[in-house]
Amino acid sequence: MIRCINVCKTFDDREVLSNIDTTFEKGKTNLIIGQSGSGKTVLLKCMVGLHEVTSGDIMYSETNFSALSNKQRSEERKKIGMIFQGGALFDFATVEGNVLFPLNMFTNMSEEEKLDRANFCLRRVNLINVNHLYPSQISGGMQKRVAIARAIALNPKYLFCDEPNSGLDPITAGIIDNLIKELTIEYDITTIINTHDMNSVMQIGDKVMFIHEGKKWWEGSKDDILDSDNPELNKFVFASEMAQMVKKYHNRLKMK
Ligand SMILES: Nc1ncnc2c1ncn2[C@@H]1O[C@H](COP(=O)(O)OP(=O)(O)OP(=O)(O)O)[C@@H](O)[C@H]1O
Repeated sequence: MIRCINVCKTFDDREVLSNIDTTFEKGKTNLIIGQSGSGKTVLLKCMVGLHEVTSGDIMYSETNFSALSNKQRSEERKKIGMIFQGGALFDFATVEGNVLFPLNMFTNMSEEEKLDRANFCLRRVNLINVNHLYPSQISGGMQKRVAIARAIALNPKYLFCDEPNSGLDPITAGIIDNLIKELTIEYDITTIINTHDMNSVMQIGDKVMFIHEGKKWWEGSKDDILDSDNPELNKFVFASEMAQMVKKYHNRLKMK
């Protein structure tokens, strides 16, 4: 479980996060949604210590991350798997090399143990026979799988994903979403996903927090969204014609 307690972040007197107070549950896929520039990435970066919060606290279970020394934070970060926007694979390394990277950096495992672990993670994300290919030689969907395999290599307790299915077609995006959800349940981890993708929200949004202009505007489950009367949330969620049709259909069913 991760708690954000009244988290504020200011850059040069401009407040981009204002009193974000929320809890992300273990074993659940927690989604953060909001318009571009609303503060989702800054919040994720605050949670992993890439930005210092201006005020407030980030609690990892009972540990106050904001109060830790740099050395203690490095230890805590080993429990976090990250899938960065765009995947952020190392182009110079093979698929296997990418997954080996955190194992080489943060463990004392033998070469054989590291290879076993990397292969286990690659198999878990259904990547077979691609170990020696480079990221440029595999599809976007496969690259995301490599990023996921790398993120789970150290057996994380927390998984952070910044737009994990951006740039993917809806079917591949759905497969990636389901994979993240399966891993969340299988390893009982706390997963936090930044996304604009309403399909992801409807598919895996155990808990959804909507940020607008740096403030928590709404939170609930994917099932609550269709019944929400929050105007800003509705403007965001039902921006597309397709989503408006779903809402109308849902309302019609409710009236019957
Ligand atoms: N290092 C920084 N210095 C100053 N301002 C920043 C910095 N990083 C982000 N911001 C500002 O903080 C605000 C929130 O940015 P953020 O990247 O969190 O948005 P976002 O919701 O993740 O957007 P997107 O969905 O497009 O990724 C933006 O106005 C951005 O310009």
